[in-house]
Amino acid sequence: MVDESLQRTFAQDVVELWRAGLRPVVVHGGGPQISAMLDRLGLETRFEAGLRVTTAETMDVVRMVLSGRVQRELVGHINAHGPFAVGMTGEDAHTLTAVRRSAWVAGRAVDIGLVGDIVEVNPGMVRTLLERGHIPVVSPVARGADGQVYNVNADLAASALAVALDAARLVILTDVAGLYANWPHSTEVIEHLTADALDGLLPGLASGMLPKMEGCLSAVRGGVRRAHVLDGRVPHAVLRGVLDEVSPGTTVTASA
Ligand SMILES: Nc1ncnc2c1ncn2[C@@H]1O[C@H](COP(=O)(O)OP(=O)(O)O)[C@@H](O)[C@H]1O
Ligand SMILES: CC(=O)N[C@@H](CCC(=O)OP(=O)(O)O)C(=O)O
Repeated sequence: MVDESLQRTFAQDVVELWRAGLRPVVVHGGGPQISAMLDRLGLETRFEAGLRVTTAETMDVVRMVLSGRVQRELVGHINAHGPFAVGMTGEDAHTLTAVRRSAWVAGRAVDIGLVGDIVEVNPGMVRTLLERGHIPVVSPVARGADGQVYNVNADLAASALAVALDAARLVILTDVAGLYANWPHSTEVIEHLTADALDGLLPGLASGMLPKMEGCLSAVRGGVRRAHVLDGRVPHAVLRGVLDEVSPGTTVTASA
């Protein structure tokens, strides 16, 4: 979400949810901002199956842009409403532990460098912040048990954290109206999917949607009641998605 006014309405929504008695946790991305910075530095941007090919040099930029600039902006927007947000990274207090992963392209494992797959979540610090009335804002950077820093897709990090927190909902924002059936030939949104139906669709999904839908699937299979993919370009999408009886976009549940 690069648009400044959308970031502001997103921050407003998160605070509204908090005021309504919910306890939101924000996991942010920043892929476009990372790519823009890599470009300024003359470094290559390449994705495989929706995941950024991450060299040691790229990792430095990912960490700087996510845990620095993007997170600071988001924390600033939320804290315009009061002293709510506290920024942290998955590296802090061993919140996210990862192992190196490959990307699967045409049935083959492709080396994508320092990209992590989360194998352990320690939600203690996030819970402490929630208990103290704060809104944790987490960047998807993880550590390996070996001390290596890994770049984790934000949707997958949010899903793992939602499961570890026993969250009731996972809300993933994107730049389309939801999961389209038969994309790119149609823009008909699939409004509801069960976990099994989604499992069947996953192999046919194109890269951008893949981590989002993988994240929704593992969330509902891990006990999260509902996972939503919502259009982040629509002002107040988060508020409507969580508070309205029927959410816009695509909703995934464990069963019908
Ligand atoms: N089935 C699908 N339905 C909707 N969008 C899809 C689908 N398959 C691929 N996409 C693409 O995925 C993109 C969203 O992924 P991405 O750009 O990685 O999102 P973000 O930057 O929001 O994390 C959409 O803009 C669209 O181009
Ligand atoms: C491994 C991997 O791809 N990590 C992502 C992390 C940020 C992210 O997920 O940002 P969006 O939500 O904006 O896509 C990246 O480097 O772009």
